[in-house]
Amino acid sequence: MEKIISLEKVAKSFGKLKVLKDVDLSLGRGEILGLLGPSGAGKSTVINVTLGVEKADAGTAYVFGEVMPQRQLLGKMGYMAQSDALYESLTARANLKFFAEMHGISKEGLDEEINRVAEVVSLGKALDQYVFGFSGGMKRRLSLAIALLGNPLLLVLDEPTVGIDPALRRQIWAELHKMKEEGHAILVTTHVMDEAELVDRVALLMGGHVIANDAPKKLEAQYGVPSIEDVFLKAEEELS
Ligand SMILES: Nc1ncnc2c1ncn2[C@@H]1O[C@H](COP(=O)(O)OP(=O)(O)OP(=O)(O)O)[C@@H](O)[C@H]1O
Repeated sequence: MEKIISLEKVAKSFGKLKVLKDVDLSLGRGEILGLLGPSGAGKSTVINVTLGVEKADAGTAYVFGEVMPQRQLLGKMGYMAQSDALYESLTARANLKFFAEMHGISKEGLDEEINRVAEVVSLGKALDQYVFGFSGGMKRRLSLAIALLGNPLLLVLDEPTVGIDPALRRQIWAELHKMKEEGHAILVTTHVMDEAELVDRVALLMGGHVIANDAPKKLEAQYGVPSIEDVFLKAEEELS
């Protein structure tokens, strides 16, 4: 399987706080990896090192075979942050146009591309509304639409479905599975444990390490429990 992300022995501290001690992680084409861990475990830090926003203190992060940070690669990744970085005084369409330009997506066919990503997140009707009037869920959906622009090979999503209602959440997961079938690589963090059942592989980040990394069903068998939520709780218990 072609590797898209490969973190090798990555360490990262903030002052005296050792957030990542020795993290190994990989993601291949056609795969959805769910990154799980308690609040503060370092999930966003893993994402930031992967994106090249933060530099690892030790170890190496490779994305598309290149050592990160590497600014030119940003255009090949779709990224959705935990907090929405949107221009409230612009319409949804203007936001999409702005980010498309920033990612170097060609103007040709851009209108169709904007309609496509807006449909995926059911925002088609709200495209010409100003973002300041959007609900939290609508903002999440717009952020996801921005990440989908240009159909990037690598998609990195930090808590993508927070504030999104169940029907749309299903629709979004169906889209992620479609993208996976088409060969995209998707790294997703989530607090919603039933979503963790929908990924190909769960990486459990605790105590600065990836302490488990396998298909959801295999992890459940390994821990002898019926759900990923129970795996999570048992792993936390064992670590404390
Ligand atoms: N730039 C930074 N400067 C200082 N400390 C930081 C910085 N970024 C993260 N941290 C600290 O590193 C730890 C891990 O943060 P991180 O956001 O990666 O965790 P997380 O697993 O994503 O948490 P959550 O699930 O709550 O979003 C936290 O204690 C956080 O305060």
